[in-house]
Amino acid sequence: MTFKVLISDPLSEDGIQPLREADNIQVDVDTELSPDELAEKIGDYDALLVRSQTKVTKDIISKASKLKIIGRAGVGVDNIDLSAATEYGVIVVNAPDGNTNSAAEHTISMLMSLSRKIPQAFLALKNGNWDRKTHVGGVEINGKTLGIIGMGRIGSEVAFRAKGQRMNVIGYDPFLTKERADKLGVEYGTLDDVFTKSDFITIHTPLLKETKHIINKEAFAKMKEGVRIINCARGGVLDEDALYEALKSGKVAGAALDVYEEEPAVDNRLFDFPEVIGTPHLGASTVEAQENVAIDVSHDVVRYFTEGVAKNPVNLPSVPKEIMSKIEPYFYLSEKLGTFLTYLATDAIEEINISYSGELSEQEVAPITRNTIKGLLKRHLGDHVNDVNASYLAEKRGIQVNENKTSAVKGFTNLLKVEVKTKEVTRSVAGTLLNGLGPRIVQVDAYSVDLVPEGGI
Ligand SMILES: NC(=O)C1=CN([C@@H]2O[C@H](COP(=O)(O)OP(=O)(O)OC[C@H]3O[C@@H](n4cnc5c(N)ncnc54)[C@H](O)[C@@H]3O)[C@@H](O)[C@H]2O)C=CC1
Ligand SMILES: O=C(O)C(=O)COP(=O)(O)O
Repeated sequence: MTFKVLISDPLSEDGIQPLREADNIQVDVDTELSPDELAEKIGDYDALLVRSQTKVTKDIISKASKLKIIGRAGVGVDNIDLSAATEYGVIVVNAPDGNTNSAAEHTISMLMSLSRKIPQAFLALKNGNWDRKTHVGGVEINGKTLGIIGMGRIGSEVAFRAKGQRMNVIGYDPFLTKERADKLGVEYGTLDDVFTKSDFITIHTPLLKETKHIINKEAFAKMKEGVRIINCARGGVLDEDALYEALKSGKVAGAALDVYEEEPAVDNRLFDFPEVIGTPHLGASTVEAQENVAIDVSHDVVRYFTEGVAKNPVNLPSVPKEIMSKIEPYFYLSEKLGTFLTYLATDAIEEINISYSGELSEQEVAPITRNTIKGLLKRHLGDHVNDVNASYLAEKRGIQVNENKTSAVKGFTNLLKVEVKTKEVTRSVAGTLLNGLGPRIVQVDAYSVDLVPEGGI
């Protein structure tokens, strides 16, 4: 079988070599597709690879009948409708590590360009003005306080580099511990500390419901007079209308923007202020970052097609290899138990109770639960039920799923019991993996049996 991959944003040619070299993968590159053309074409493809430009909407996903995986060659996945991908059983993977350095370096470049008005001065020079008056009033960053909102991969690298410029750094992140802040040499602050104490503020969070407009009118009101703002994360984390007002009032002395609420940002009114500098979403656009992210995402697509697992899934928890090797043998059994139950309980399922006993109780069992649900739903919902959407589809149907673990088990080293409740009946089956003999169904309701689970639906 040949898997067809469509690349709809410019990706590094060197980076996509793992895809080109794979035997069973055909790669098509078309970076000029309109949304309508993409929607028309996508039905032919098993994988779609994008950067931030392609908007992978629900409409596109709903037309992608063969699509199994969406690869984001970069970090932010806000251009992909993740709920739609999950609903349609499409796994989304990203490349979280490959562009960290480039994004951090871009942020520091913006910080320094902003503080010394370098882009404005060069523009004047290019226009024939040897102007040493207008562009005075730059400030040193030495000894100034840089507030960082979002101390993940990029935020931490920015902190490290800013310390090298002799800045004081204060960081806020709900996952930042005092110990980690100490280790990074960063003051451990609240969001308000960042707003009130900083001379420069840079943001490095993803765009989420909670981070939308995290820098807003109220935040500007708390900041120091003459604060400078840098946004190399996502348009939308910063309220551009509020920034406009803060620049107009003089509260904000300057802003450096790489990302915008609307991209391409060709008509952005913030550029009317001479204190605003900008780049067209270039944070990750280096040779190194582009090669890294394309390699990472290509490897993940190949891995998913060949081994059925991905290293960097966004809409499915990733399970470490060592754990996977222990639980994978139960996937077949759990799916069969689920399907078997659909013949015993034929009306609408309201509740699924899955008990993990013996050695199994010590394992990470969520993937086994997903396979069980898959087995239960597949017979009626069809082959589009998979690991990605099984739990989602159960929840959508109002089916309650409970997991229960107990170390005690009689007669077996491990036992997986699945009980379903409908309005009419409560039925259960249990199975085990017998050493050397493979999977067995050993109990149906209260009766002991010994059945080899075989056959399809
Ligand atoms: N301009 C560009 O070209 C690029 C932009 N980015 C953007 O940068 C973002 C961050 O990237 P990474 O550092 O790699 O991600 P990351 O996941 O390592 O870090 C994000 C951090 O934000 C924190 N966070 C979440 N909600 C928060 C809140 N309400 N307040 C404070 N912190 C919060 C998280 O706890 C996490 O530590 C990406 O999501 C992407 O949108 C990333 C790469 C390039
Ligand atoms: O990785 C990210 O989140 C980025 O914003 C980079 O975007 P790009 O791949 O350059 O369109």
